[in-house]
Amino acid sequence: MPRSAPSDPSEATRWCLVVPVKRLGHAKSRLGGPRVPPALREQLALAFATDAVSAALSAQRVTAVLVVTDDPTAGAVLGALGAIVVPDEPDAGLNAAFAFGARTARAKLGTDIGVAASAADLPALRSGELDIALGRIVDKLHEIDEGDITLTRHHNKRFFVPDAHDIGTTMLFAPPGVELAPRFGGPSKTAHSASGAIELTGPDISSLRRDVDTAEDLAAALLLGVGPATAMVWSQRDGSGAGPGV
Ligand SMILES: Nc1nc2c(ncn2[C@@H]2O[C@H](COP(=O)(O)OP(=O)(O)OP(=O)(O)O)[C@@H](O)[C@H]2O)c(=O)[nH]1
Ligand SMILES: C=C(OP(=O)(O)O)C(=O)O
Repeated sequence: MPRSAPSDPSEATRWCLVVPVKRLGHAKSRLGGPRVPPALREQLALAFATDAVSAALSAQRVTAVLVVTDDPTAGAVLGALGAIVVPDEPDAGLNAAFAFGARTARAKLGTDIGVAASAADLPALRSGELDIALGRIVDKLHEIDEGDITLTRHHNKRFFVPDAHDIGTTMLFAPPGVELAPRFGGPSKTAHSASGAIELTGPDISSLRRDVDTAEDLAAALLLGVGPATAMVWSQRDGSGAGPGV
């Protein structure tokens, strides 16, 4: 194979996507408001996770999706899709849930698996774009190993995708043998960059960046195109007392 040829999914790294899901009753509080009453907010939180997990399970490069949740409904729904579901044993916030999920994925699936930490609130996630990002990482790792890219002392072999606002992070990738060391929360783009992770971005992976925290984010995701679960909850929202528009 030529040194810089795009990687082939059949010979590349196996990946497990780790997706923490908060108890639905406490999730997506910033989405709440006149247009999104509590019952709808919970339905949307579950629908976002359903669409994100479904898209991830359809990606060619994804071997498994591991959901970390203490929510029985989310666990049942996402487990029925084919995700491995484990309880949030640390119960100590998002980064603890990610780190625990990464350890559990490698204990269950083998230490040679790459771990991709992903937010659950990605209703527009497209499997093809996730494959593009995972393929790009494998290509970059080849280039690093072959000396085509030289990492600065600051960098390590972790990769991250900043959110659509360019402030937070939606995904963090730790290839086989690399510790996840998640630094999600608040302005985590800067935190992940400062921790030596390499940024991945570009118009061909925009669905990975479109997380939904607020009504404005939801409007943007609807424009980009959400998955079937979110589309159904949103189209039937009048039954839950919400008005038109976001
Ligand atoms: N298992 C687990 N998941 C979490 C935890 N905190 C956040 N998450 C999940 O991590 C992702 C990103 O979290 P946020 O965007 O902060 O989501 P959120 O807390 O539901 O939203 P807000 O209430 O608006 O802050 C979402 O998929 C959440 O479900 C946690 O303590 N445990
Ligand atoms: C947790 C994060 O995001 P948010 O809470 O804004 O979804 C983050 O971007 O690190």
